[in-house]
Amino acid sequence: MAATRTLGGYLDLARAGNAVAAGVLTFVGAFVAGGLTSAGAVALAVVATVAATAAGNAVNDYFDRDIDAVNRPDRPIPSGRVSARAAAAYAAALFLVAVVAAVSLPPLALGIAVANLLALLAYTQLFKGLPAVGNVVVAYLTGSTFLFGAAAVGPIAPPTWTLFGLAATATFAREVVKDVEDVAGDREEGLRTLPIVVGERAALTLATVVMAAATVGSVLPVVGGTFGLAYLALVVPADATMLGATAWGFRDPSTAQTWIKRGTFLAAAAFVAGRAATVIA
Ligand SMILES: CC(C)=CCC/C(C)=C/CC/C(C)=C/CC/C(C)=C/COC[C@H](O)COP(=O)(O)O
Ligand SMILES: CC(C)=CCC/C(C)=C/CC/C(C)=C/CC/C(C)=C/COP(=O)(O)OP(=O)(O)O
Ligand SMILES: [Mg+2]
Repeated sequence: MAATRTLGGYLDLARAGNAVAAGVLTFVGAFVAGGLTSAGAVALAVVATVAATAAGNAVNDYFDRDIDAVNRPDRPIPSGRVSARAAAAYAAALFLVAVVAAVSLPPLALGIAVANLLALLAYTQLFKGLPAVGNVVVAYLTGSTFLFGAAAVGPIAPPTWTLFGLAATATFAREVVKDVEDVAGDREEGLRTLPIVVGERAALTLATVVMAAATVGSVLPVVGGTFGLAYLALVVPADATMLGATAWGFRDPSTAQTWIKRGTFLAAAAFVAGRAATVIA
């Protein structure tokens, strides 16, 4: 029983679902770039992303352990399932796996990986407490998974930049809603997040406008000929979920951010379906 609780603690520290999803985005980035013939490079890129995302989540919880004791007492470290020392060692091991996986990739991909690993290490200490800056960093990191996958197999082409932009803007909006949800603990810790600086309603209005722009932009892969009907069939409900949930944030930011996440995962599935349909067609 204790072993299961501890294993669950390590999986929760890594936010394994997020890490795997980030790996899927990296795969899509390589897939859109037409690079699946470089299976070894794609595999290394996916492993690097999964490990780096897991490491970033674990190190975030390590640095956030005092805030999470207020905001998220159920998370692995404040709940006692994993000690802070063990969490730090776990994050270090995951960062090492990411570096080993990325080191043999092409220079641009390696450059993205190094930049991202540094950003993940610096996130909580340097960026999180600055209004909107932390949100932009997480948005960039999430969108960069597409760039990383494409860079692992060749040059980065315009369709990949579109996917980067969509993922980054939608993630920025969700991060703002998450900050509204975390206002209590963040204020107690003296963090100057966007809702604390400009007010919750202004922050939620910005998040809704940004998410609306992302959902309008989601037709660009069809306009540009990258994806077709298979993509539209999934991205339209994903857009409705993400935008509707963001607007719901004015009533209940916690439920809102959970549903935005579900919408982004459906959007990621739209990217996979859209690219797969071009292969099958
Ligand atoms: C309009 C449109 C089509 C947008 C595209 C949206 C899209 C595909 C976004 C990517 C979402 C995704 C599957 C990200 C991978 C997982 C990840 C790295 C998320 C970033 O997580 C940071 C967050 O703060 C972690 O908190 P939580 O999720 O609550 O554990
Ligand atoms: C492509 C490569 C090599 C790496 C990409 C790495 C990725 C995808 C990172 C995605 C974003 C991420 C996982 C950031 C880690 C830090 C994090 C969880 C930020 C959000 O944390 P908080 O602002 O504290 O919010 P919560 O802890 O309440 O979720
Ligand atoms: Mg945190």
